[in-house]
Amino acid sequence: MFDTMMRLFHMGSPPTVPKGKTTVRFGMLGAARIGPAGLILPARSHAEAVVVAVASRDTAKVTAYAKKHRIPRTYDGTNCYESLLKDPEVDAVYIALPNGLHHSWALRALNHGKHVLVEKPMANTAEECRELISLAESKGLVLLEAIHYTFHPALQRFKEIVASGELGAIKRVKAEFAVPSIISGLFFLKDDVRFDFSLGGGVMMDMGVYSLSAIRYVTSNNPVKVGEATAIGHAGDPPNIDKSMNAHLVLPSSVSGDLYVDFSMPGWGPFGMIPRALKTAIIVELEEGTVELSNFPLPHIFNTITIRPKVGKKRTESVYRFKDGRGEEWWTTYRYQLEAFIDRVQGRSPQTWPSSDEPAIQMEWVDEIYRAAGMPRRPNSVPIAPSN
Ligand SMILES: NC(=O)C1=CN([C@@H]2O[C@H](COP(=O)(O)OP(=O)(O)OC[C@H]3O[C@@H](n4cnc5c(N)ncnc54)[C@H](OP(=O)(O)O)[C@@H]3O)[C@@H](O)[C@H]2O)C=CC1
Ligand SMILES: O=C1OC[C@@H](O)[C@H](O)[C@H]1O
Repeated sequence: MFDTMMRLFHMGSPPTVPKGKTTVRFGMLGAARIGPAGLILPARSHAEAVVVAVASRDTAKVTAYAKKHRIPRTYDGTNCYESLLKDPEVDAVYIALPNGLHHSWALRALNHGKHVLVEKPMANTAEECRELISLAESKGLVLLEAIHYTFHPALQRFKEIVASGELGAIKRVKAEFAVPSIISGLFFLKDDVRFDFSLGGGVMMDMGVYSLSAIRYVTSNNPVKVGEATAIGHAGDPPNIDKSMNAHLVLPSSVSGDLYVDFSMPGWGPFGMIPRALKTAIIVELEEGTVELSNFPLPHIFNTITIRPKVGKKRTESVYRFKDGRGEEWWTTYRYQLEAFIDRVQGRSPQTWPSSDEPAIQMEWVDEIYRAAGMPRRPNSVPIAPSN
């Protein structure tokens, strides 16, 4: 209990370490809600990372954001993102804008010679991802899609147990990420960018990319096809926005993949009045038992890997550091991700790193799921106006 309290304390208030000579200087496009967790706090405890600038269209907002998070330089107004990209004292940018703006601004940032950490999904379409990937490669720049949870040691350990052969071959993987309706309002705004089709909204583009990538990650395989998919529209009914998605995937060797994601999971029982619990588990059924990882999207808060053999005793593990000692118990998924990003920028080998075409393959399957559900794929990303 004490250990958990200390972990949570350090996560929210990480130590600020002195910065070295070769520090990577980050600029942030957008004073985003995810900014503190996604980069600002992780950078504090990294000796080679510092956030030096933030750009927001809104002057008052960026002033308050920079003050609160101790960011020395701000850019504001219509051309703020472009101005930040022109800053010669920015080496890397964190793009935490609505999905439909990721591609345009990542392209612009790479063309300005900046390394890019871009929020998930990398872009609205697979073609856009491919364009960014090849541009980054041609320029020798680091480009990373922030599928942060895969950098956490609990995921590696989970996959290691599944792949060990102890329980035989995989038969089915279920990955769920669903928020009960009674607490949806805590996570999502009324006019949230997630509910805007033109900005790449929809639950499959949001929480869906976690569950889909989890199925692909744990099986080390891509689907062969989408068996079926069902999308349910948002209660407020913005056109083409999936509030929830259920998809059945067929993987090689007849392995099933089942994905369920929901922005606002209804209750059950009389009039749906009994709330459901938050669903955030990956469950793998194998020939000789099951292995489950609880809380897979945010395993740093807590995680339990439960191994249930058909014969023999159930056992559990919780993992917060790599076996080789890398990391700290209190590092978040975002802190592990930053460690890998900086290693890559500095020319070192990160503990783990996705294959370069990963975001494009992922987006091809997002599109397939939308197609199977009878919904349009997301539109191409929003172009940047010339004045920007
Ligand atoms: N890795 C993770 O755990 C998480 C990742 N995300 C991802 O991060 C991204 C941002 O999400 P979140 O932080 O919730 O988003 P916010 O609602 O906080 O919006 C992010 C920023 O987008 C900017 N923006 C630019 N153009 C528009 C526009 N047309 N409409 C609205 N906002 C605009 C705003 O910047 P400005 O300051 O200039 O106004 C705003 O600060 C998404 O891609 C999401 O998928 C989100 C949550 C968790
Ligand atoms: O990345 C994310 O993680 C947490 C979710 O609640 C959120 O919608 C998503 O953008």
